[in-house]
Amino acid sequence: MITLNVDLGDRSYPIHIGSGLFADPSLLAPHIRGTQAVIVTNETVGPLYAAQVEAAIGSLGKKVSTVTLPDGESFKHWETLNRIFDALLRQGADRKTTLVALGGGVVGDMTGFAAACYMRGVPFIQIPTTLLSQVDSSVGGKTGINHPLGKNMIGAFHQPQAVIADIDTLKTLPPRELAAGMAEVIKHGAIADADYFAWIEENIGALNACDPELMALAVKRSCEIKANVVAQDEREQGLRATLNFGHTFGHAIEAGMGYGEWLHGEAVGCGMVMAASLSERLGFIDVETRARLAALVRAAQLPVVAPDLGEARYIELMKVDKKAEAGSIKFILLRKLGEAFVTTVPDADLHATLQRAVIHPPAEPDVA
Ligand SMILES: NC(=O)c1ccc[n+]([C@@H]2O[C@H](COP(=O)([O-])OP(=O)(O)OC[C@H]3O[C@@H](n4cnc5c(N)ncnc54)[C@H](O)[C@@H]3O)[C@@H](O)[C@H]2O)c1
Ligand SMILES: O=C(O)C(=O)C[C@@H](O)[C@H](O)[C@H](O)COP(=O)(O)O
Ligand SMILES: [Zn+2]
Repeated sequence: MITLNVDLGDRSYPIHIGSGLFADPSLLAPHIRGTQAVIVTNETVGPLYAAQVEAAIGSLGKKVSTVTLPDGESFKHWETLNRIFDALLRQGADRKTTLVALGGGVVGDMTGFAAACYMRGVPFIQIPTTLLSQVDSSVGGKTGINHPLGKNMIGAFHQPQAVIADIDTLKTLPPRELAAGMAEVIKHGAIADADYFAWIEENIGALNACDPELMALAVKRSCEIKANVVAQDEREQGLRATLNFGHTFGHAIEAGMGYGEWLHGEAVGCGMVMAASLSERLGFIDVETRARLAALVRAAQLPVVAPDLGEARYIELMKVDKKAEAGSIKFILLRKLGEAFVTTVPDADLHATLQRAVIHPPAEPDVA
């Protein structure tokens, strides 16, 4: 097992990464406050893993119950969140009750938000079971739900007590979901570590095949990168926005297509190709760098041609992005592989990028 630390003063917490961890009582014990814990999971993950987590918490002498949510991005909204509150109140959960998020990013974001709100804040633990949630969403304390008009628009910063990332859970993950997680892995290399990016390029075949040793390395390096950014800028006053590379376009795709039609990682993969194209158009990166990124996204079995929502709709959706200020859309661009920055862009360049990506995509999409 490897343990990293997210350094946030008295709210610092460990990220445990390894095999055979998700139901290890010794990892849960230090972080379960009070006399009871409530596991929040969904109808896919619950039957696979909840009984073992319940048994582990029970062995600590704590009362434990499980709330099972419907599965999918389309359920990341108020009504589902309310089901968590209903269950907590019915169970007599108090201020020391610890919530345990058992699942992917959707369960993690909603459980974290429920923990931020219930009685104005209770502790929670992240047990991420998708690649995406292990490399990204379980770390950093962004929690929330979607609104029909915009992605993750209602939420709170609320850090977990601990993250327990068990690589074994990836064995049951469908290939499409594994690919979606690779988008955020590629993102971490692209924005922060050119050597990591090159390592992903070299090992993409084995990563696609979910080789356990390589997966553990990818989870570790991605969590190091994310933890380092979060420690410097927890509430996204500057640097943290670089973690949004590909998300200005990506969130527009998710909301515009209807949540769940494109997976978050798929939308981010395509969004990174669009952001790289914009970076090239503005002269920050060369054609080879843009092509390397697009080729890697494609090699990770992710889409590189954007859906045609229409230019006006893309712009309308992107204006709802949380980075936008006074209606002005901000993008994360690449200065080179391993270095990203936040900026506004001229309308004409955005127009040309959307035309290229959506309206008239090249026959060999952006990989040549
Ligand atoms: N908070 C953050 O910093 C952050 C970062 C990135 C993404 N996100 C959010 O995370 C969400 C995407 O997360 P995701 O990709 O994990 O999607 P997800 O939570 O929908 O999980 C993907 C699918 O895999 C299933 N699943 C989960 N674990 C499994 C396992 N071990 N075996 C079999 N099936 C399993 C789920 O039931 C679901 O059907 C989006 O809502 C996105 O906005 C948040
Ligand atoms: O942690 C962050 O900061 C990120 O931007 C990570 C993203 O991968 C993630 O999708 C996040 O939820 C997006 O944040 P948002 O503030 O744009 O909703
Ligand atoms: Zn993301």
